[in-house]
This record gives sequence, C-alpha cells and structure tokens, in this order.
Amino acid sequence: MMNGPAERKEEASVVPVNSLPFDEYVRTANFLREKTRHRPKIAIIAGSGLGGLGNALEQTDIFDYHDIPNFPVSTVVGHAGRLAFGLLGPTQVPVVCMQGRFHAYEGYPQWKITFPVRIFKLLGVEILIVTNAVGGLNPEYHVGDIMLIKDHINFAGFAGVSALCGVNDERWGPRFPPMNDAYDKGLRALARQTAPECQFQDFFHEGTYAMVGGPMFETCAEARMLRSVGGDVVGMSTVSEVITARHCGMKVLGFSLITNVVIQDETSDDTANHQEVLQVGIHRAKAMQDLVSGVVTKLGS
Ligand SMILES: O=P(O)(O)O[C@@H]1C[C@H](O)[C@@H](CO)O1
Ligand SMILES: Nc1nc2[nH]cnc2c(=O)[nH]1
Repeated sequence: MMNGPAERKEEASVVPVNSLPFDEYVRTANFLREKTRHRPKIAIIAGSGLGGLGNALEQTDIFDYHDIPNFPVSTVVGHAGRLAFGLLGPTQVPVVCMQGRFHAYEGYPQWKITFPVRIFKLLGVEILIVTNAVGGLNPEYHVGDIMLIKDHINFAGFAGVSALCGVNDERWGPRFPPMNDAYDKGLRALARQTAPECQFQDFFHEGTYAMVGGPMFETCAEARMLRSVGGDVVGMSTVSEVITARHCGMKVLGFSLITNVVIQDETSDDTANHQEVLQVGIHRAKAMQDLVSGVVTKLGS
C-alpha cells in the first residue's frame, strides 16, 4: 500500500541534508540587497587563480565572505573569498562575481558549496557563468587553452553525492531536474561567436568536464579511465554549482582553463601541482576575462 501511516512516518523523519531553512537564504539575500546598489542578472564564479575578473569591475560593492551571514569562507590559495558586485565591460553590465568558490575537499557539505547559487537566484540572477582551472585529458588540449564546457560527467553524483540530496523544497525546483541541457545552447553559441573576436580561435575548444572530488590529483590509470569515458578535462568543482543553478531555473555557461596536462603515462617524471595551476591562471587571466566580458557585453545589449 502506498503512503500508509508507516511510510508517512518514515518520510517525515528524513533529515534534510541540503539546507538551511528557506528563510535563512532569504535573510542572506536581503542582507546583500540592502547593502549593494547593483541588481545583476548575471553571476560569475571565478575558479582557481581566475578571481581577477572581479577586480575588472567598476563601481564595486565588495563583501568579504566572513561578513556575509551564513556564507562559507574560502580556504584554498588562489580563492580570495570576496563577493564583488559591479559593472563589467564597455557597456557597464551589472554582475556579481564570486572571487573564490567552495570545494567538497575543503570539508564543506554540498548544500554549503552551492549556497551562493541560491542566493543569486533570490537576488534576481538569471544566468550563471562558471569558470575553473582544470587538467587537460584530451591530447589536443594544451596548457593555457580555454574549453567551453559542453557537458559534464558527475562522478560524485554517481556515488550519491549531490547538492539536491535530501528533502526537496519545491520553492527551489523540482525533485528530478533534467541535466541533458545543463549548459545552455544559446549561451554556448554566443561564446563561440565571441572567441574569435578576442583572437582565441587557436586555443579555444568545446568539450566535457569530468568532476572528481580531489584534493589529490589523478593517478595515471584514473586519468586514462576519465579520458576513455569521454572526459576532455578534469576538475574538482563546478558541477554542483551548475546542478543547483539548473534546479532553480538559471541558465548556465562554463569555461575551463587548462592549467596542466594530466599525466597518463607512469613513466613520466612530471607531476601536477597547485602552484602551476595558479601560475597558468595568472598568465591567462586576461584571456579568460576578455572572453567572459565579451559574452556579458553581448548579453547586456
Ligand atoms: O576552483 P577550481 O575548480 O578552479 O580549482 C581547481 C581544482 C582545485 O581546487 C585546484 C587544483 O589546483 O584548482
Ligand atoms: N582533478 C584535477 N583538477 C585540476 N585542477 C587543475 N588541474 C587539475 C587536475 O589535473 N586534476
């Protein structure tokens, strides 16, 4: 029998692992709305070494994550831990930019990692642009290249780790959201159009982001496996943010900066390291900034 008293009791005893109460999200959003003059429809999450995007904004209102109620704080080098509201590009489009994101390997539960995305939703954001640093798996990708994210493989999700686990609050979105259209076709077309305008055609790709938990980089066998199942790049973030954004009806665009080539051969003497990731980020920060700014300008006009 469906929904008898025993089943209902079990349902009611499920502990939601995906939330603070809705009202706490509202409290955080109200705090920010009262303190910034900007009303952005576009949010940007800047990945490792890519937070410079936030510094390119004008007329900024900046919040340290420590000072925002309920916000997690950044613990990773290369993630400044600031939320910047301001105007981007020649046409001064209002945006909000996270200079630093949260990762599962920092010890944060999924709902905390994705907390800011729901705050953006409450603030009226309609488009989320995610950027990240990744290791290249596709042999045609080189250090410094940029990949437009076409799709992702959510290895954590396969293991039942998702920001959407727990009781579903329909005010955010449906219990079973589709993900076949996670990365918006129209926005990707706009990005493909923008890349050559920024003279990026020679180091611009479109491919699939494989998400693993980190913080350790891949073994050679893991790297070969990720490549063989269709991963073009591998990273430790982003996917939960994208799923949360899609769940609550935002469109998503994503860019990956290839900061290292993932070693797939045990005879290699090279190793991956975070310093290299940050260095390439600094080197290519301007390119990523121009690309994001170019897309945002088109969206704002
Ligand atoms: O926040 P992102 O995904 O850009 O950071 C990447 C993945 C790890 O956090 C770190 C490894 O160097 O860079
Ligand atoms: N998992 C993973 N994440 C990265 N972020 C930047 N480089 C890498 C990498 O090689 N592997």
